[in-house]
Amino acid sequence: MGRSFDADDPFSAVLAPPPNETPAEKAAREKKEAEARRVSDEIDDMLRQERAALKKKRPVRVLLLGQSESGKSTTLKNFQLTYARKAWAEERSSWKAVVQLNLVRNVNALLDTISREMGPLSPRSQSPDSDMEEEADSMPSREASPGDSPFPFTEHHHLLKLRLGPLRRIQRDLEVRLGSSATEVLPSSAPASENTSAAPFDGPVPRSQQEFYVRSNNGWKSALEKIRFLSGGKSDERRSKDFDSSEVTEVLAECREDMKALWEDPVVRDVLEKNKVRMEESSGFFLNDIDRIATRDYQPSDDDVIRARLRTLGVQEYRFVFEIGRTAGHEWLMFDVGGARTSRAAWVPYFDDIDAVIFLAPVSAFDEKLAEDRRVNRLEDSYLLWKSISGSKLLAKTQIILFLNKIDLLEKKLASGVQVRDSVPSFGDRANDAATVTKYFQQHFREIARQSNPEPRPFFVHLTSVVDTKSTATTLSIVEEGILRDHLRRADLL
Ligand SMILES: Nc1nc2c(ncn2[C@@H]2O[C@H](COP(=O)(O)OP(=O)(O)OP(=O)(O)O)[C@@H](O)[C@H]2O)c(=O)[nH]1
Ligand SMILES: [Mg+2]
Repeated sequence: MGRSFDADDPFSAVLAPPPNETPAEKAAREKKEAEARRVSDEIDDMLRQERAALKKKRPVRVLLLGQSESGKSTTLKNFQLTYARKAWAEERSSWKAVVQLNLVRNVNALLDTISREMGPLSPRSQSPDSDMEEEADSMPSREASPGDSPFPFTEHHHLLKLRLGPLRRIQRDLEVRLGSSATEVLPSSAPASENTSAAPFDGPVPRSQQEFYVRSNNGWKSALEKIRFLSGGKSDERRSKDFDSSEVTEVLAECREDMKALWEDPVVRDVLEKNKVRMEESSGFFLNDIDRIATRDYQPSDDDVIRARLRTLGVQEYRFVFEIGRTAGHEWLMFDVGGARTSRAAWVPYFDDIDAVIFLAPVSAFDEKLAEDRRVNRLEDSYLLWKSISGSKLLAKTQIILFLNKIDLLEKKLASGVQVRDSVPSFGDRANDAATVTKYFQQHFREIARQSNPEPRPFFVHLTSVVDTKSTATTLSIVEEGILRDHLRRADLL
């Protein structure tokens, strides 16, 4: 049987049968041809494997975006807790100081609130070494004189305040040790003259914001390691002279009953209610866990670590090798950013070559103002930011997943009687329940995306409470699959 010449097949040209071939010659030629094809197939196979290995080697890259306190770092922790448990378990105990600081801040915030309503101390209850003088500095100037207060404070309240005085120093020491991430953004940190915008990366970056182009490879570890070094160091020289983590634990254990008495006090609760202070909604809230945390052998639980608040500075990079799930053995590279307006200029270099963006909008914040700019409503800021991210040309081909977060807090807020229309007039007379409110907000985000996307893109949205690790694990498995699918598709295009 003659062999036809195929111009597209190089083997066909090289091995075209000579005219008048004998059967023996034909057999020899066919053997040679078969061998050449086997080698060629083998090379193809090797190339395919190499490409697959390369694809596997290239980490899945995810960028977490959203305003400050939207839950980005908490989402990242959920990824680690669900998919990289070994690294999670190794880090868990380092969070102890952060949880302790969060609790101390809660108690000091309580003391600040009641101090504004209390008269000055009676001379009888003052002690020379108390921290009251310093405490007064951090308080607003309005101090009621005795009998002025509409609340029935007693000597007991003054005594509690006095006995909890050492917590001021503990807070300060822990903040110094943990570094800037331990302190929250203050309105004064964004100068009024600077007029911060929701998406400063859309235009030229103001000089004063350029310091935020910091790239850290170890994320929150840098803060946690400072504490670990001090509490774990064996030699005394390595310990700081003015800081000892066991002293923090000791002071907290000694203050346990007083902290509880303060938090459970009916007059204190009344002051909080009248001042519309909802401690339970604040970041890093641990006042309901005093019994467990203020002990000499306290060790953080998974839940404590999830709820612990440590502000993100700059852009932090985390590498996890997933242990379970569809991407087991695969490396994920996640970028967690600081969400305050003054930090956003640093985001844009990370828009390049990203598989997916997870954008968090804390919907419970519809009646709150930005910490860095008290003139701006937090939901309004999320809308502006979402518009800018959706409209970014750099992200035009990137999958964007929206988390409408803090649904648990939204439900609590609505149940307590807060009316959405008071802060969001366009909400009108719709029913003030969580289902209607989330649907309304969701439609708004969808519409903004539709109008801003440079090219059509699916709208992926999840209603989340990322402090709930169980429901978040379910959400993340859906997200993981979607991101992976896009990642592999992109790798194929490379
Ligand atoms: N109740 C509740 N608290 C949440 C939820 N998501 C986050 N938090 C808490 O809100 C606080 C802020 O969350 P983070 O994850 O630190 O916020 P972030 O977006 O990383 O903030 P920056 O680092 O400042 O940009 C933490 O104390 C979290 O525990 C939620 O869905 N429900
Ligand atoms: Mg963060």
